[in-house]
Amino acid sequence: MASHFSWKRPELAIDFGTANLRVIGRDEGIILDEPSICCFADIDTAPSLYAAGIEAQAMVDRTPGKLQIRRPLGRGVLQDIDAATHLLRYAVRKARGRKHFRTPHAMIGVPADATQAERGALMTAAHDAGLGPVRLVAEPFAAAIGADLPISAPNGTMIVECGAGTTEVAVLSLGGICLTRSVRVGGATLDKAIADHLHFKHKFLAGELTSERIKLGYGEQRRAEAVKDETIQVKGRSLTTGLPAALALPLTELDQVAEKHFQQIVDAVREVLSDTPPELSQDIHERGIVLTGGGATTPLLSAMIKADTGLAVTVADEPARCVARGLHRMLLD
Ligand SMILES: Nc1ncnc2c1ncn2[C@@H]1O[C@H](COP(=O)(O)OP(=O)(O)OP(=O)(O)O)[C@@H](O)[C@H]1O
Repeated sequence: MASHFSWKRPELAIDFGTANLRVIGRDEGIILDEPSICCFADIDTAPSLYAAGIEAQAMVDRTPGKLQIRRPLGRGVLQDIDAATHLLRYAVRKARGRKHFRTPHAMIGVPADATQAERGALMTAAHDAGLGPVRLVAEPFAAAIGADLPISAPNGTMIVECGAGTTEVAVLSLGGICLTRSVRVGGATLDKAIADHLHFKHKFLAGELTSERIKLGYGEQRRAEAVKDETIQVKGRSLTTGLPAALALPLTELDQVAEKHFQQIVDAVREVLSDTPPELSQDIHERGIVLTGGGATTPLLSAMIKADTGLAVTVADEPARCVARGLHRMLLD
């Protein structure tokens, strides 16, 4: 039987990430999944939204002077309230269609350690975008639900949510977060580390999208059973000649870049483990660690956590969608 208070239940949930924004409907599940990017026009006079989401993604590193790409989130938290408001308005309208006029009650995912100021800024952006009462939900909590972890049981579960701008390590038990730690590193900072490596070691300039493609290709080749090629072909601009150029980048160089980057995540896991009370520690020892988030599938990350902690490490199904799946289940509760 429907509760008398069911009208108060949020009807929409939003996984508002540094790289991707997902809108989830109570009845529909994930309705929209697009990059968290806006492109503004008339930036010197009266900036107005020119494109958002998928359309804006195609414009990254290709805009003329009159247009400007803006990312609402940086390293997991809101950095541009105006862009966030525009993107949320765009996403909610696109997801629901124009036929809905009522202000939707919503849940939005935030990093577990977001400050009051960051939470306040997100609430302001959501309100200005036309969302109704908003409840904020800790992302590792939603990710654990989306990964089917038994978080309500009186047992400790450890999750590492590997996003684009932030990686959150959390221990959950009895339906709540017992410990958490975030590091402001993720898929996007690895892209930047790859671009910096190309710049300094090879005097080669690659754009943001190219660096991400290199990372994805690297992960794919490292996951492959039989390695086909020990290099990745990269296109960009040579800083030596100033001309468009191609480069065969050895996978071993990418191993080194990724290893240095992932070490910060491994250190965070170790710190959380060393602060975990013994009973919960014992549970984690038995159950291992579960990785979620878009960055979870790179084999080197699992291998490094496993080697450092001696614990079993598994990657959740469709890891990038765990937060969205968890939010959906919370909408249905
Ligand atoms: N197969 C893959 N291998 C490695 N990285 C991947 C893969 N697929 C996606 N990614 C990376 O995952 C990141 C996006 O993950 P996700 O959608 O979980 O992040 P987000 O929620 O936007 O970020 P955050 O939670 O930090 O705000 C991107 O950096 C993307 O390049």
